[in-house]
Amino acid sequence: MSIINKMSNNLTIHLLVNETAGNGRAKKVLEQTALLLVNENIDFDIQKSTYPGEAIILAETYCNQKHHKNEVLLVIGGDGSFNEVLNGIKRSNKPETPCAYLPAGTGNDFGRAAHLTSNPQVLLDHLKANLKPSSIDCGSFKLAEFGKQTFYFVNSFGIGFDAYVNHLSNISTLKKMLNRINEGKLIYGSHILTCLRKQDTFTVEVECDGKKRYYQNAFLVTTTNHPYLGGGIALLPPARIDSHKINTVIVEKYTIKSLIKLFIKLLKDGSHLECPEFHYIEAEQITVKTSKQEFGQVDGEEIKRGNFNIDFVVDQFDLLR
Ligand SMILES: Nc1ncnc2c1ncn2[C@@H]1O[C@H](COP(=O)(O)OP(=O)(O)OP(=O)(O)O)[C@@H](O)[C@H]1O
Repeated sequence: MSIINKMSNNLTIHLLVNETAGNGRAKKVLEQTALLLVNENIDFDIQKSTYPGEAIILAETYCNQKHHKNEVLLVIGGDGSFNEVLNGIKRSNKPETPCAYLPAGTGNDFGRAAHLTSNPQVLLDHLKANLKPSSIDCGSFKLAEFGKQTFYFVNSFGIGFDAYVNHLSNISTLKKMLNRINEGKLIYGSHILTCLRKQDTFTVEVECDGKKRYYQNAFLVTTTNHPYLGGGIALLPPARIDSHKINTVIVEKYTIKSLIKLFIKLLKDGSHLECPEFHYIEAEQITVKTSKQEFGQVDGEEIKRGNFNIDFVVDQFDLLR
């Protein structure tokens, strides 16, 4: 769907929106943004994704068209939508095309890590003042079963516990109901408790810089671009979004008691980093192989359960903020 508002100004904003993100929050942010753009006489148009995955195609098509230097692709949605747009940009003939992002999802971990504003007026003022993009890290990966195709993530690729929590949250109708009254975190908490009990352990091989490491009791294996997971949980506080490195975090389960202690520390003060079950490897390139069928998630979107064999490489994209 495309709505065009043609006015005279140097800046042109192409809004790419998932109105379903954030349980309707993105729709409100779109309305606020469109009103601001009308009031400020800025040219804009709106494209709305109408089904999961469409933002990939919309972003790719946008990038393959000719644009002048004052045209801005501005994404309104959650991190899943932003992930789709990044994948569309990277697949296009102009993978260096910059974009801007107004986080309007439920978790918004990328916005938190990149210190993005969620205020349309603040972002618009920045864009009017400066269209110089920042180079921001993202993760890229290849899955053995998908051949040569490269995919990208802005937050993380998780295997095991976090992907299981994500799976339960996605299928939970109660979450959808509670989200509407902003109590989705309650049900998220109950899924965490369920998965702490039910997630099994598995063996993982992590290879980087020519060295292989094995973890026999892996419970969570998350390759991340920054500290946050699950809407603000600081899994890896030292990770930086501009380090030009990615991190693979491995949490092992020795006993349920020691695991719960680790999670309390994680939620309390970040001292979980000192627990013997907590490991992380920072590098430009990391290969992860798992031994059993496990749940997987990429930027909060579930992927097919499997034995994973993944090559991760850090990459960058241009963000206007
Ligand atoms: N019109 C649509 N109807 C249903 N789903 C859509 C539509 N457009 C996009 N989607 C899908 O919705 C998924 C979830 O959206 P998104 O992640 O942006 O919001 P969120 O889950 O509320 O936020 P966050 O990931 O920050 O928690 C996206 O991955 C996308 O595939």
